[in-house]
Amino acid sequence: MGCVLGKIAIGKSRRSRQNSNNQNASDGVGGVPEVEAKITPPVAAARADRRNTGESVSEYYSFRTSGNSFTTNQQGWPSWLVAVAGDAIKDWTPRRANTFEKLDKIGQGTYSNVYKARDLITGKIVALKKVRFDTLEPESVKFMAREILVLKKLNHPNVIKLEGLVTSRMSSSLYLVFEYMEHDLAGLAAVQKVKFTESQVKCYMKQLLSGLEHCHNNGVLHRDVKGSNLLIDNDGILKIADFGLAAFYDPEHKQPMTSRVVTLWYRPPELLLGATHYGVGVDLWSAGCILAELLAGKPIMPGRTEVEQLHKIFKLCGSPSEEYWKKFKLPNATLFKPQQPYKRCIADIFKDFPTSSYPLIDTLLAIDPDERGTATAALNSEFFTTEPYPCESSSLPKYPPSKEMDVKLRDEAARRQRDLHGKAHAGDGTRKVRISERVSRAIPAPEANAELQPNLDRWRVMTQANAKSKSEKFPPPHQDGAVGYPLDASHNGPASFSVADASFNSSSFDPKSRSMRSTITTAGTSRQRRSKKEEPHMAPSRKLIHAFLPSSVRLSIDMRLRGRASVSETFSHHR
Ligand SMILES: Nc1ncnc2c1ncn2[C@@H]1O[C@H](COP(=O)(O)OP(=O)(O)OP(=O)(O)O)[C@@H](O)[C@H]1O
Repeated sequence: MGCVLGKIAIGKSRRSRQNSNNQNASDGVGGVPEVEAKITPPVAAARADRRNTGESVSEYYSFRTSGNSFTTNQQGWPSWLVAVAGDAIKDWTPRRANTFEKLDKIGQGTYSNVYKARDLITGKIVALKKVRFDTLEPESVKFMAREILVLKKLNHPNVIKLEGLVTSRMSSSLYLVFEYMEHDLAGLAAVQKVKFTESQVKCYMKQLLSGLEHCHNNGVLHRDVKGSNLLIDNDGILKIADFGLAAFYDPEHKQPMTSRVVTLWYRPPELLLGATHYGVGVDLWSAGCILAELLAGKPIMPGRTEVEQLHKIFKLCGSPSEEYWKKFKLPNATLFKPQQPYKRCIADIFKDFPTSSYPLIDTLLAIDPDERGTATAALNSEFFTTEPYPCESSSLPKYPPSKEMDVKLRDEAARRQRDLHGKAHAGDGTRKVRISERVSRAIPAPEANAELQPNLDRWRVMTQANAKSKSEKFPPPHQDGAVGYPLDASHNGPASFSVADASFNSSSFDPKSRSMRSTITTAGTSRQRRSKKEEPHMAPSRKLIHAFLPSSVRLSIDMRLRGRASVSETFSHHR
C-alpha cells in the first residue's frame, strides 16, 4: 500500500538528467525500452505537508485507500491518477507515449523535465512535461496532480493550455501535453540584445495581469509567478505556466495554506514572515517584482536567503507598520521585526522609471497585501491607459528561441571558457577580474521554493535561547547604509543606494550592457573564498547555531558579522 511499481531506471534516470540533451533512453518516449524502478506516491509528502499546514492533505488520502495503484481503469488511466485527478480526466482518453517523437530537452524544473516533441498523429509540435517520479522526489505526483486539476479549470488566452496526457504502457510515467512556446520571459530578458520598450513592457504586463485576473476570478492562486514561468510564443502571446504550486482558494472561507511557496526573489513579505492565510496579494507582489525587473533590466531583489530577501524588501519597501504587525500576527514576526523602522524608498530608487509606472509598482509592492488590490484594478491603472499604450502582441519583434535554460547553458559554456582562459593566464592579475565576474553574474532564481521550515524553526529556538544570536536581526537603519537614500542626492544619473551591510552583493547595474558589475572593496566576502577552517574560531554560541542552519543562512550571518564588503547598487530605466 502506498507504493506504485513502475518501470524507469533510477540510476539511468539520474544519469540521463546529467546528460540532459539526450533523454530518449529512459523515458518511454522514443521507443527505447524501460527498466524497472520503484515509485513512491506522495504519502510522505502529504504527511509532511499536513504537519506544516494541513494544506491539500485530504486529496491524497485517496492514495492510501485506493488499493492496487498499479491497475488501470477502463479508459486505460492508472488508478492512482484516477484517485487524485479523476474528475479532471474523465472526458479524456490517455495518449500513448509512442504516438509522440521526442525532439529535444527544452527545460528542467524542480519536479520535471520538459521536451519538445512532435505529435505523430497531428504533426503538431508540442511540449511534453514529464514529472520525475523516483523515490527521491515523491512530491512530484502531488505537484503534477495539482497542475492537472487547476489547468482543467482554467481557460484563457494568457494561461497555458493543457492539451492532453500521455501514459506509457511500459512504465508509470506520465507526461502533460502543452502547446509549444518558444520563449520564456526570463530567457528573453536575459538576452543582451533584447531591450523592451515601454509599450512592450506594458504589453507583457497586460497579458500577465489578464491571465492572473482569470486565475483569481476562478479561485486559483498561482503561487510561483516568475519570468521563467511566463512563456511567450512567436506571436508575442504570453501565457502563465507551471501550476505545480497553485492552490484553489475561496476568499470567503480562507483555509490555512503553506507559506513555503513562490521563488525567493518574487516572494512577498507575508510569506517570508510565515503567513498561512493569504490571497491574491501573493501573485500581485510577484507581478510587481516582474514589472520593476522589466523596467530595470535586472531582478530588483535577488536575495540569497530568506533573511536577506526580507531585508532587501524592507530596505526598498519600508518595514511594516505597527498596525501591520498587530493586524497579521505573523509567526516569524518576533524573529524578523526590525528594531527601528525602515523608510520606504521606491520613489527614489525607481525615479528613472516611466512616471505612469510608479503608482502601479507602488501598489503592487505594498507591504500590506490588502493594499495591493486586484489584477482587475491593476489593469485599470494609468500605466495601461496613458501613452505610450501597450503595443499589440503581434507587433512585438520576433526573437530567436530563448529560454531560461538556454541562458543557463550559455552562461555555463562562457564560464568554462573563462576558466580555461584564466588557467592560461594564472598569476597575471586575471584572477581578480574573474572573481568579480563570478560574483556579479546574475544569480539564477533559487530553484528551491523555500528553505526547510524545520531549519528555520530550529534556528528560532536557537536564537531565542541565546541573546547573542540576536545579532541576526537586521541592523538598525542608522547603521545600515542600505536604507534607501540615494548615495548622492544631486546625482543626475540613475538612483542609487549604498549598502554597508556585508550580507549583500557588491553590484551595480550597467544600463548599457544590462549586466551586473561587482566590486569587492575588501577581500574575503565571496562564497568561493570562505573556508571551513574558519569555523573553529567562532564563538561557541555561533558554532552551535551554525550546526543547525542551512548553508545559505550561515553565509548571510557570517558575512553580516564580518562586515567587510561595501556595496553600491543601482537601478535604472535602461533606455
Ligand atoms: N509549453 C511549453 N513550451 C515550451 N517550453 C516549456 C513549456 N512548458 C515548460 N517549458 C520550459 O520548461 C521549463 C520548466 O517547466 P515548468 O516550470 O513547468 O517545470 P517545473 O518542474 O514545475 O519547474 P519549476 O522548478 O520552475 O517549478 C520552463 O521554464 C520552460 O522553459
